[in-house]
Amino acid sequence: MIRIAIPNKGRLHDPTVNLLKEAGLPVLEGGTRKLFAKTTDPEITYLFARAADIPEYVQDGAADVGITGLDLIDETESDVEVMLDLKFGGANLVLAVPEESTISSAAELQGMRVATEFPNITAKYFKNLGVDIEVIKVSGACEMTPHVGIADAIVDISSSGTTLVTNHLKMIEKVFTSSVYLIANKKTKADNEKIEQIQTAVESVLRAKGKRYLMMNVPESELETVKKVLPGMAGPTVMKVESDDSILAVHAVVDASGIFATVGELKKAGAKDILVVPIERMMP
Ligand SMILES: Nc1ncnc2c1ncn2[C@@H]1O[C@H](COP(=O)(O)OP(=O)(O)OP(=O)(O)O)[C@@H](O)[C@H]1O
Ligand SMILES: O=P(O)(O)OC[C@H]1O[C@H](OP(=O)(O)OP(=O)(O)O)[C@H](O)[C@@H]1O
Ligand SMILES: [Mg+2]
Repeated sequence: MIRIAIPNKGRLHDPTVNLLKEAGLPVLEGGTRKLFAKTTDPEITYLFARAADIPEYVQDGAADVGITGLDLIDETESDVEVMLDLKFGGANLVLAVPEESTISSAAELQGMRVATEFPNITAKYFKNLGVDIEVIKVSGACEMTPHVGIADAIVDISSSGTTLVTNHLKMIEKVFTSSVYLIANKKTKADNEKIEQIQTAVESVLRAKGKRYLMMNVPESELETVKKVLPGMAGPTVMKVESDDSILAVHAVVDASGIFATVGELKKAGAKDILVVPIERMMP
C-alpha cells in the first residue's frame, strides 16, 4: 500500500486534487474534513495533511509520497527524495524593507533583525553571505513587523507582489524560488514500482499541458508544404481519406505555445478543416 500525503486545505489543495484527477488517480470520497481518501487504485490511499507538515511525514514514513512546496521542504530540512517539479504554486521568498528605507541589499542588514515564517531558510541565506542578523520567527502577518518596530526587514512569500505593495514594503533580494514538488520517502522510493507509476502518470499530464493535437485535411499536392510547417516532430501521421483520393488526413502533436502561428501557417500551406485538440496525457 502506498500512502500519498496531499495538502488538506489552503491554496495548494485544489490544484493538487485536479492534477491527480488528470493523472488518473482521482481523490474519491474526499471532503476537506476527512483524514484519508481512496482512489481508483486499491493500493494507493491519500492522507490529508497541512502543506507544512508533509515533508516530515514523508521523511518519517507516515506517508510514502507527498505533494507540497519546495520552500516547506527546504525549511524543514527534510531528507526526502525530491522527484518532480509540478509547475504550480510558484512563489518567491523575498527579502523586503519598508518603502522609505535606504537599505538596498542584504549586506546592509548586518546586525539588524529580520522577521520571517522561514527561519531556517533565512538564517542559511544570511550565513552564506557572511552577514550576521537576528532572525525573528513569526507565524503570520510578517509584513506588519517592520512597521511596529519588531524587525528591520522581512523574508516572506511573494507571488503577485500585492501584499508587499499594500503594506508599503519593497523587495530588495530574491531569497528562494519555490513551486510545488512530488516527493517520496527515500527508503520506499528505492525500486518501488508503484511510486514510479505515480511519477510517470503525473509527468505525462505535465508534458501534455504544453502540447496540442492537430488534425487537418490536406490536398495531396500540398503535403510537402504542410510538413514543412510541422518541424521537429517524429513526423506527422498521414492517412488516406476514403471518400476522396486527392485528400489526406494529417495528424500531429505540436507545442501549445506556438499554436496561433502554426495554425496560420498551416492554412497558408493549404491545410483545411483544422482541429486543435487538448491532450490529456502524453507518455514518451
Ligand atoms: N501567494 C502565496 N502565498 C503563500 N503561499 C504561497 C503563495 N503562492 C504559493 N504559495 C505556496 O503555498 C505553500 C503554502 O501553502 P499553505 O497551505 O501552507 O498556505 P495557505 O494557502 O496560505 O494556507 P493558510 O491559510 O493555512 O496559510 C508554500 O509552499 C508556498 O510557497
Ligand atoms: O504576493 P501576493 O500574491 O500578495 O502573496 C503573498 C502573500 O500571500 C500569503 O499570505 P496568505 O494570503 O496566505 O495569508 P496568511 O499570511 O494568513 O497565510 C503570504 O504570506 C503573503 O502575505
Ligand atoms: Mg498563508
